Amino acid sequence: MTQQLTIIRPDDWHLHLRDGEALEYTVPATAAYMGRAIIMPNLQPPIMYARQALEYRQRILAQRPEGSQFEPLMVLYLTDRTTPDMIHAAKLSSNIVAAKLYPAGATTNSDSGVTDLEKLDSVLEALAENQMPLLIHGEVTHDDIDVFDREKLFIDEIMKPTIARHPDLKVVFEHITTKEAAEFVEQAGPNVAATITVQHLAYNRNHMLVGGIKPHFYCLPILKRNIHQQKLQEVAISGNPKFFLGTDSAPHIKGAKESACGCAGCFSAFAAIELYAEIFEDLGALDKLEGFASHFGPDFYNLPRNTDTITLNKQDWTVPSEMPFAGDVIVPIKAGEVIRWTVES
Ligand SMILES: NC(=O)N[C@@H](CC(=O)O)C(=O)O
Ligand SMILES: [Zn+2]
Ligand SMILES: [Zn+2]
Repeated sequence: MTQQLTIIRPDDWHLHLRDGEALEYTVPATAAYMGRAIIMPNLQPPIMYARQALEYRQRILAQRPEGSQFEPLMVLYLTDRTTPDMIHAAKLSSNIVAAKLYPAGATTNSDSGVTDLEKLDSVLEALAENQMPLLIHGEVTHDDIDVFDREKLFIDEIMKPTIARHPDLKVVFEHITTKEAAEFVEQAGPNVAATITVQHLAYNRNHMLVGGIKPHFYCLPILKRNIHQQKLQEVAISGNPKFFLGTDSAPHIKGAKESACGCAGCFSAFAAIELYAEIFEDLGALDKLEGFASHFGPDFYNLPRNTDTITLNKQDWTVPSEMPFAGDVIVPIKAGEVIRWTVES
């Protein structure tokens, strides 16, 4: 049995750091060993302009631990009012690397999101021209569509026509949760990739709903049935470079999750690579972790791979049942449970 694993330093290609006081907690958690992270722009108000992204980046850098080389990669939030010029302006900074599509109403802080993607064709052209990937929260939002079907229907309704209209555009189908999304990405051209979270690999909807409703498993897109979980596991360990690590670590304070109307999002950044290592180990595919965590993301984004390494040791530790967070507390993923891997510091 493998007791130690050394891999090229990983990056997180989908991360929510939040803002203000939260940065004091979220930035060190990810900067502990991630080289870079794609920073999601769904703040209140959203990060729409290059200037806002660069100011937000400074607030993040201010919380970087002493000596840390962690690089936040910034993303613009697309709205109905985004213009091609706003994309060209972002391209002038090498620190802004992508744009994010939140269909209006799909998820946390998506109220300012896009209502009709076809109206943004000139913006998508500007992204393609600048080789900036479009990152997509892929769920339809009509009231009459079942929450478990929203990702699957997005593929035919929005994803395929968008890619057909913009064949040169790079697209990341973020946090995929279904067999249909995984198969779609497998079959699509080389410009289409996907991120996969810890929770969608480790859990299915039974974990959330059997034996009582467990709000800390609630995230969007929502956990699906086990056949979907199995397909995600299959592609994550396949060595196919279209699938790479994106935690979607999305902290909400305990009271906002344990509520009559609980927020969507799981906090996993504090043990991201350890959790992926457990899953890959259980699937007999530890040798595939490095590609997924450290190679395929930078390759897709046309960025250099990290060159230094991190080492994971087989060593149990127990996740606290709560963690302090911005004057409040947060209940992390695997609260109170044992994790089998520890990152050497
Ligand atoms: N994934 C989630 O459940 N929540 C994310 C938003 C998102 O990534 O959709 C958040 O910002 O809280
Ligand atoms: Zn999302
Ligand atoms: Zn997210």
